[in-house]
Amino acid sequence: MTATILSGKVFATQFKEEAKKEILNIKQEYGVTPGLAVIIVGENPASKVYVRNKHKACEEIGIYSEVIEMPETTTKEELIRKIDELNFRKEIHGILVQLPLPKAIAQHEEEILNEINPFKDVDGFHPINVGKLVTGQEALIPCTPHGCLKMLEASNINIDGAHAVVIGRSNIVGKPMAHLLLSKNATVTICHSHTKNLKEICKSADIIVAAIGKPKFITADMIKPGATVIDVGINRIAPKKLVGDVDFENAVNVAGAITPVPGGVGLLTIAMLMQNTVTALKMQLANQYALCYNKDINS
Ligand SMILES: Nc1nc(=O)c2c([nH]1)NC[C@@H]1CN(c3ccc(C(=O)N[C@@H](CCC(=O)O)C(=O)O)cc3)C=[N+]21
Repeated sequence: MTATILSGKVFATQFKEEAKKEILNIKQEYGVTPGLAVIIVGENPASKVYVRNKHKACEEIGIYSEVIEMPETTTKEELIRKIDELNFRKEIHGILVQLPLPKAIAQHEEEILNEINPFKDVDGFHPINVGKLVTGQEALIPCTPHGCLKMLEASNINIDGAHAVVIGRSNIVGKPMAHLLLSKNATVTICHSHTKNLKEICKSADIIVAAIGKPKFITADMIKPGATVIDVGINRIAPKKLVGDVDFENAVNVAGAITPVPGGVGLLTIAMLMQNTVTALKMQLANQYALCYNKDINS
């Protein structure tokens, strides 16, 4: 028996289609086009590819997209000034600073990201959005875990009462993923590099989310037959060879459903960025506070 392959491409198309429809409605009702600004600092080649793909997705579904390229030598102050400028611009509803930042300013990442107006924080990394997610308030939710949750739901995979094991505790994937699953009534275990008995814990999981960053770390013997396996890993093991955190070739014979790499969760990340941009616009239309920056500048 081999697992159902959860195709990132199919779900990403569906999620982008949903966003596109909403954009048309909002345009008709309010005469507003959602706008996304992506800031890329420096020359990281992988980042450039991702940013280009984000721009293409925006064009495809009707989001105004601005890519702001800043040199490797950009200072923290210059980057913060650029963010402030975008915070004030009323045709920009979403702001994303592509990570990783160049080494020279990487230690200021927190301070830089905290400068983004939480209502425009389409990555969902701002502590205000993290706090809202944890307390169950309407929030902008990090794209990758948000996409994973939506895919599980769209695939009718049972989350309520399921044992979900999240491996990895990053602020970008592991922690928000655990909270999302908890909010859907899963029993959640978070594992990480200090976890003992990882194999046994994984083996008891109905849902595994692998966000470790080590190629083929999750092997078939760690998976309960029939379990759902979501692979968030993107490991480049050769110039053109991408593998996930899961040993897909063997895991596919044990799991009930599994995501491939490439062609899996990465594509959902971009689709959810599109949805988050629409959500950000809607929150700004509904919320006075979000727009007070613009009012200040216009009055
Ligand atoms: N502020 C910020 N927000 C991000 O969301 C963010 C970021 N920084 N920095 C880098 C990571 C990575 N990321 C991906 C997006 C799309 C794919 C994707 O489309 N992957 C395809 C193609 C992969 C390929 O061929 O290179 C796939 O998995 O099939 C992967 C990874 C967003 N990130």
